[in-house]
Amino acid sequence: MASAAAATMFSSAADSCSRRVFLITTLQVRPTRSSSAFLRTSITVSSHARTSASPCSSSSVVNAAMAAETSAKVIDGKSVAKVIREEIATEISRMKESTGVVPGLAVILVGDRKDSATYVRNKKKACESVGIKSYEVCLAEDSSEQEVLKYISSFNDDPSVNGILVQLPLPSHMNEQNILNAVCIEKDVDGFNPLNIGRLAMRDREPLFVPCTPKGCIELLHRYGVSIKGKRAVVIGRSNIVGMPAALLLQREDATVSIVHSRTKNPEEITREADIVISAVGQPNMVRGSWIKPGSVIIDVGINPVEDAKSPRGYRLVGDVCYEEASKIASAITPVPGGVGPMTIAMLLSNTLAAAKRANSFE
Ligand SMILES: Nc1nc(=O)c2c([nH]1)NC[C@@H]1CN(c3ccc(C(=O)N[C@@H](CCC(=O)O)C(=O)O)cc3)C=[N+]21
Repeated sequence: MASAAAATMFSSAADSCSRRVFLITTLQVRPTRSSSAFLRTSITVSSHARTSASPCSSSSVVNAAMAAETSAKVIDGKSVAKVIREEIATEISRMKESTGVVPGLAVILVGDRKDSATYVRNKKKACESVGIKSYEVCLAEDSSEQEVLKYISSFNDDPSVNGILVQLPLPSHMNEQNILNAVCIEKDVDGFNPLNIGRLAMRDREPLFVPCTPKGCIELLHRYGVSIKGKRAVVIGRSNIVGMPAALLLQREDATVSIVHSRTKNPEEITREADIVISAVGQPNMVRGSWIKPGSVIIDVGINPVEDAKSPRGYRLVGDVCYEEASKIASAITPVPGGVGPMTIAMLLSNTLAAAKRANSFE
């Protein structure tokens, strides 16, 4: 989504705030196979009036009408991701004992973006923590596309590598499509190969891999017992890596799905109809309390740095959703950080394990 366009498109809606007085909502849930710690028979929100200023206001106008106390259940992605890593570690030891093989993940990083270097470092640490062997290639910003393709080709041929991840974004002189197409689909643990996405979109077809971030969002809903079938879901954002596959996944789970994007005329109105919202636009605090239906479940994919002189880094991370407002209205919400981010990495490990099991015919 073009950020400037999106910001303009959404700004008028984002400035308005509405009054919340008292609400109690119960969400239908169903039991899931694992993590009873995260299982809830109902997610209930109850709040009462209190006057406070919204920290999400972009203007200096204080939203004195904004009321109620924080009460939504926090969907703790960091804890769920830890549980999943433990499950994966157990599976990997079982696989190692029986086959003598451990999964391998190759990461290709091009250029010297600080955020990309951090993500790659975190992925490497996560691999080590579960027993996945990680291989890393770091190339200079001015490397050629051919060079990247050469590494992909050698990882494609290397049986000790089960998953290949090319860190995005790539430098602008490279053709992202050419590069992502080169990863063989059996090792496409990011799920970005068009063949995987195509299968995701079709009924009765199974992709080999589902993109990690959307998969992490759905996994959070499952593990918190949020039922998806028959629900109205709104995905905000239509990127290839999050918004679009998230919408496809929700549809596969029998939700009725709308996609809101930078050209949508009435994003606030459409979002307010949703029982489940997945927001992936990269605009800090764009989704305000007034966009949210009481009792809905909010999955906030945005990880946006905003200036903060009080933070040691000089910035802090906020989501696409104004947490302070939304948490007074929704029944459950993911925080940023500690929500979807850690789940993305857990799903990458899960995809890599699945790739290794498939390659070694281990069940
Ligand atoms: N080929 C490819 N695959 C990706 O999956 C991919 C990528 N390229 N490029 C960049 C984005 C971004 N991404 C994140 C993963 C975890 C956190 C994460 O764990 N964040 C922490 C915050 C960490 C902090 O405090 O800085 C959290 O939300 O709690 C964030 C961002 C994967 N990406």
